[in-house]
Amino acid sequence: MSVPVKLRILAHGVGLPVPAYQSEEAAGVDLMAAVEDGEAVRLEPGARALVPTGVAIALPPGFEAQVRPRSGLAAKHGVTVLNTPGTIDADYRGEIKVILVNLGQEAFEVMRGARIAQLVVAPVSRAEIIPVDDLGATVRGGRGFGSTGTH
Ligand SMILES: O=c1ccn([C@H]2C[C@H](O)[C@@H](COP(=O)(O)OP(=O)(O)OP(=O)(O)O)O2)c(=O)[nH]1
Ligand SMILES: [Mg+2]
Repeated sequence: MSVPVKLRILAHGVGLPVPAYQSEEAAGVDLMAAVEDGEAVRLEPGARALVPTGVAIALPPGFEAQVRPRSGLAAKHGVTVLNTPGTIDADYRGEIKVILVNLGQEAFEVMRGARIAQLVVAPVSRAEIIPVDDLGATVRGGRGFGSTGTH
């Protein structure tokens, strides 16, 4: 097994457990809703909300964390992450927030401590930006957006 990337997590004193992998080979660490007791966020159908998680992280340079939906919430309630995958930059030190959207047909309550999304650490390739006058020819050229058909 490769050496794990060090993911430093700062809990903002909200009294929730530190996010953890839920199985031995889970790819994502579940993020919890750090809303106050009795102040659940109510998501009406079609509505979105920026939900606090109570945690901030520090990743080594060369990595990002992606905020991804949980399949259970999507399948059972139509609730997903609007900007999936959300990008947490290695130099971001603010609180991680999750932009949830309710695409279901019923209102959904986001309760304190509910596991609402998952964080996946991924390597980042940074490009050297090279302005040019000519990109060079390819067989595809500018064809796209279904140009090869569907079957
Ligand atoms: O789902 C998300 C996405 C982003 N962020 C935080 C971490 C990230 O490093 C920062 C900026 O995110 P992004 O670059 O996607 O947003 P932006 O609209 O481009 O904001 P900025 O101008 O601050 O980069 O916001 C979250 O907490 N949750
Ligand atoms: Mg940005």
